[in-house]
Amino acid sequence: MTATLLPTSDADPFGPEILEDPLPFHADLRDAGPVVHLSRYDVYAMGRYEHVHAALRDWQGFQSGAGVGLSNFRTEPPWRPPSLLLESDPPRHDAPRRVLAGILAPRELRRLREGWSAVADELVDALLAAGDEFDAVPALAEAFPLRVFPDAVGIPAEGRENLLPYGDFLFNAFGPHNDLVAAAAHRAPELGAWVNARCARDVLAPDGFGARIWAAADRGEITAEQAPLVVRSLLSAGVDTTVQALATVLHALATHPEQWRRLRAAPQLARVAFDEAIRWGSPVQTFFRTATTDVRVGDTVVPDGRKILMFLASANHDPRRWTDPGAFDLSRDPSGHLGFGFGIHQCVGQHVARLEAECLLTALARRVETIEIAGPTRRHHNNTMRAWGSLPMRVG
Ligand code: HEM
Ligand SMILES: O=C(O)c1ccc(-c2ccccn2)cc1
Repeated sequence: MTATLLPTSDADPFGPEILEDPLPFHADLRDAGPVVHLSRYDVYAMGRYEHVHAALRDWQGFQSGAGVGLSNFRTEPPWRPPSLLLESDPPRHDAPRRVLAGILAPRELRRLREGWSAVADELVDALLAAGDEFDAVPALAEAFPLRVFPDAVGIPAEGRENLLPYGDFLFNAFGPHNDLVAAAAHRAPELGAWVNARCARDVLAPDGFGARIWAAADRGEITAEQAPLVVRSLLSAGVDTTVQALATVLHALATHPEQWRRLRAAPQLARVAFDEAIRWGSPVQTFFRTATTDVRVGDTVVPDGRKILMFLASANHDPRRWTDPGAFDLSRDPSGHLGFGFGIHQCVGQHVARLEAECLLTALARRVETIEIAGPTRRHHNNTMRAWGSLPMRVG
């Protein structure tokens, strides 16, 4: 067999230049080959749809149990007790996943639709009553999830402002210990303690997702020790992600007037618009797996124990898989995008996120004729998420 040279790069995908605009790096990564060695972190990167998709399917070869960040739990202690879903492999992963998938299933969410729509309508009406210009990040992308999701989980009202900084730290911590992590590390213990305290049975409202997780423990589907960690999964993964996905779809619609007109003409396109925005903008950009043996990718063998960095955002723009990937187009079928991951760990909360998006986008599409960017936009850098810090918007 001919020994092929493994392409290597000294680029820093967690540095400010690439975090600000990752697209050129993604194109270089895809062009260089199926796997590229990133010398700066000594990890193996994948940018093409075919290989990211295959690695996500192959949970035996590419495990989550050693962590889905740069840190390798085989050699380093995790900063918090590992997630029973995200950072577990079968069989440990199976029961917690089954419990959460049951609680977050589309049919279970139907009871929330009317209330969430009413909150979205009120929020948009109040915003429009205050004027036609606002920053869509705090006013819509953050405000709506924070109005509906903590109540759906059933946590108490006070302290909810901790959820965003906790998520921001968590998603930074999947990357290297760079300035983004260092700047917030001092708050991690306090934020972690606040979140952990909200997973205890006695603080959770009787009819929320949290109480239903504890009820599953009462039925013996998971243990009482596992229940608080499964609640923690909701508080960890369920806020920052939807905030930034909503910001992404609002930015996409405000910068593509013809797509906004299509949505207004057919508000039932809200779900397609959301998934196409997640493909196009990929709020979750990357995460890792760990090789459980010498795994072959293309002509390369990734040695046992090494970390593989998967660029979901690059796979979602791979011209080998998508026609005109750079276009935000509601006539495209975005299914198969990797923005929610794929395989046994594929986002268990995706239906919650889609319901939030459907409620907010429908409320907006019914009330405003035009939306546009009304000033300089600003990115918020994070090691895992492609996030907006500010989206000045004008509605007409
Ligand atoms: C648009 C918003 C969201 C995006 C883009 C997103 C993205 C993702 C991705 C890419 C994964 C796969 C991680 C991996 O394979 O290692 C994932 C897993 C997960 N997500 Fe989401 N997520 C979103 C919203 C949510 C919400 C609202 C919840 C909770 C209600 C949630 C809970 C989870 C959990 C618990 C996992 C781990 C699943 C498992 O390992 O079996 N996510 N998410
Ligand atoms: O179970 C948890 O605590 C948890 C679950 C999922 C995530 C996550 C990680 C990368 C991309 C999207 N979501 C984080 C935390």
